[in-house]
Amino acid sequence: MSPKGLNSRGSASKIYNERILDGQINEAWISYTSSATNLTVFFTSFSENKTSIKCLWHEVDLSKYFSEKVNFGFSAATGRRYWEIHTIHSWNFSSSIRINPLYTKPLRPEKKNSKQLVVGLVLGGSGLACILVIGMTFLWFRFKSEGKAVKNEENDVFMVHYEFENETGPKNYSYETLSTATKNFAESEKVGQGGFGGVYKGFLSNLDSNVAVKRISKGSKQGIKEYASEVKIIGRLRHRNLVKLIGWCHKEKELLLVYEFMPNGSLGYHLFKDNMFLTWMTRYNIVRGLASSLLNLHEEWEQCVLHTDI
Ligand SMILES: Nc1ncnc2c1ncn2[C@@H]1O[C@H](COP(=O)(O)OP(=O)(O)OP(=O)(O)O)[C@@H](O)[C@H]1O
Repeated sequence: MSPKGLNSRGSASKIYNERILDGQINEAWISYTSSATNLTVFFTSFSENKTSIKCLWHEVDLSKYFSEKVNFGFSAATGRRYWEIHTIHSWNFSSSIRINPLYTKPLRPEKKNSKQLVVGLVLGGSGLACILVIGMTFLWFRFKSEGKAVKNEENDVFMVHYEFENETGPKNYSYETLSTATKNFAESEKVGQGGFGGVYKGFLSNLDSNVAVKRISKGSKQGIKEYASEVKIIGRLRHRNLVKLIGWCHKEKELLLVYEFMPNGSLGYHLFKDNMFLTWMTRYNIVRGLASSLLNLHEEWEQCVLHTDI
């Protein structure tokens, strides 16, 4: 509790002029009447070997200065001119205070505060709970719809699986077969990198020939769709200038496409390689070949296929 003093300076100030330097014991009574807001101090002093009682009083509303509960103590000062020792021999305190409604005033804001605190906590708590519920619901729906999307893509792939089971087109290879063929997708066997993943050279003993295995990146959602359509549509295409799709594999999240191997690499390699000289006749034949295969894709096949990435 921080100490407080009451300074009644101004019209209420009174100076006590009696000497207390004779080594005699003085007595004092301090009383305060809250109803009359009267602070009175009685003090015994000595003059001509006679005890006299002096009285000081002051009208003051202490409730304005002190809170409901206060601690009492003593402090004294002698001023600069005297070296004195003052001793308190005994003291007593009594109070007849009854809690006046006025005194409870300061408590009201506290009650209000605690009420506000409770209301705030309830509102804040329920707000937080609402946000949590909405957030969880949102996450749950998102999770469900993402799960559905992935399932739909998986279904596409399984549809492909089903459609090709009885056809004479691309074969379904096991992952182990393709992994063995490419030496477990060794870097040394990698012949190129496309938009959807790496391409590896492999050897398939049942065909007794080299193949190119395109490994679709695991993280590529677009790759799964591409894979499904590539197997579905391109698997049926036949043209001398189109690389033949000879197999495929789908295991969990691994997607693999098996093509006939082009030992001379890509057309881009031959067109843009340094110091590569292509005669006009070669270039003319390349353009003719391209046009022929595009015509086949766009108009001659039972289903129109647009390449869009030449
Ligand atoms: N059948 C193949 N035989 C030999 N090399 C191939 C074969 N297919 C692809 N490659 C090599 O792998 C590289 C990447 O081929 P891929 O088809 O994946 O990518 P791309 O040509 O950029 O096509 P996309 O943009 O559709 O991914 C080619 O540039 C080529 O060097």
